[in-house]
Amino acid sequence: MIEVETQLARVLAETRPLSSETVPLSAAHGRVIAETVTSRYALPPWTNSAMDGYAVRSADVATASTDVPVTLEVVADLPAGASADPALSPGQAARIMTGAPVPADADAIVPVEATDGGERRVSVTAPAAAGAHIRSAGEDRQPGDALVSAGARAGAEVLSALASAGYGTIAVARRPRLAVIATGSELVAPGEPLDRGQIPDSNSLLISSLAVEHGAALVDVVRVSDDVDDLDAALRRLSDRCDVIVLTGGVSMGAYDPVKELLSPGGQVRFEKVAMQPGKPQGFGRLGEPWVGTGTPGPLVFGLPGNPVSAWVSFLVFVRPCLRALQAASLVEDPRLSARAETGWRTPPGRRQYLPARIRLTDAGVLVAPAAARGSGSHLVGSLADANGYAIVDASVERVHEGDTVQVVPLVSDVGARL
Ligand SMILES: Nc1nc2c(c(=O)[nH]1)N[C@H]1C(S)=C(S)[C@@H](COP(=O)(O)OP(=O)(O)OC[C@H]3O[C@@H](n4cnc5c(N)ncnc54)[C@H](O)[C@@H]3O)O[C@H]1N2
Ligand code: MOO
Repeated sequence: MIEVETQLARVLAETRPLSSETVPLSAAHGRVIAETVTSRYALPPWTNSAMDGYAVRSADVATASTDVPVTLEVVADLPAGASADPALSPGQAARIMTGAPVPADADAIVPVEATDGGERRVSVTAPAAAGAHIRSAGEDRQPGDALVSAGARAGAEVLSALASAGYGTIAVARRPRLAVIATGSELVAPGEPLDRGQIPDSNSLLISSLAVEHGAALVDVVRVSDDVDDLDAALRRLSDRCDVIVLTGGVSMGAYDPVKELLSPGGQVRFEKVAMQPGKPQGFGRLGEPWVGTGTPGPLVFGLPGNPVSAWVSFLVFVRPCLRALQAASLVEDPRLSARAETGWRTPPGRRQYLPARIRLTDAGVLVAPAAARGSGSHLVGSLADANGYAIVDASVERVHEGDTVQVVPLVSDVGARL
């Protein structure tokens, strides 16, 4: 058996970043930014008012109070968007709205609440220090200042910063083109009645949905029987259109495991036993001839175990980092949190456990419990509905006890990720 880190290192060593493409910001949500971006504008672009009120010379209102107000002549009206820069002599003010550029002759804003709101003449009832309620041009970013680093995820906040800094389009990594092939003669389409021995194909939806959540463009999702020729035909049809093909099932020791039977012999895809539970049998490699033309780099291929929880864990531990690395994301592996076990559970001997878990953020800290009442089991697909992450327990641990500290990884879709 090999360690998880060894298998992941093999995957990442074979993963080369894809090219980039320029898209409108409105199409960039969740994509990985492919260039380091500096601000084109000063932020804010103009010195502007933070309040609805009056732009004044602070010296004019230094003595203003409710008992002895100061009256100023209002010589201009500046709504947001106004481009005027009216001259203000001593004793004069301009009515101004939040966001409007501050006249060069003014050095303070008096909020409307500290006035009588007059339109031709205004009575000011409080002083305003120089600089009061003024937002200076460039106080957030100067033109040329760093804004977003290559590899960052274009979340909502990043998009708003880019728009404000003068960008209408942005270079992002091309989406990895990905196909899912679920193998197994027992599989039927979701919702179809089951004959004895059949099961609904849940892995197709599981893997394709996760892939989309992590930035992939789906090329196809297909189901093939345990006939090697069916799988071969699917691979021939898909290989030159994909960057990644994810297969599920047929990677273990079974007599009808077509994935291993077809892909093992040429050595392009290596099948390993990885010291993890679930997810022990793993296939990974790069397809070449006869599935792609001579000299063409073929797609990366993952042969994930068919058990649904095994496929889920395998995607998160191996395929997800690969998709991120293809997009040259700065975050490839998820950060782990420490959590306190709300209850104890069994762990497998000699293999690191990846347990579907319910993670709760509480006032008392991060808590974790198994998603399945029975704890670990690679077939417990119903329990995935209750999982919002997984716990990682070292191979040397024989049992987790209530109150123990364990590592957890909450589920985060990359489309919404902030890390
Ligand atoms: N003699 C041994 N048997 C097994 C070993 C072993 O080391 N020696 N390893 C076990 C482990 S661990 C795993 S994990 C599984 C992996 O099996 P395969 O990848 O070959 O998968 P299948 O046999 O095709 O299916 C396993 C299981 O999962 C169900 N399945 C498959 N595809 C889907 C799908 N698309 N949707 C829902 N469920 C699916 C399938 O019906 C089986 O129940 O091997 C163990 N055996
Ligand atoms: O390694 Mo398997 O995924 O335990 O059932």
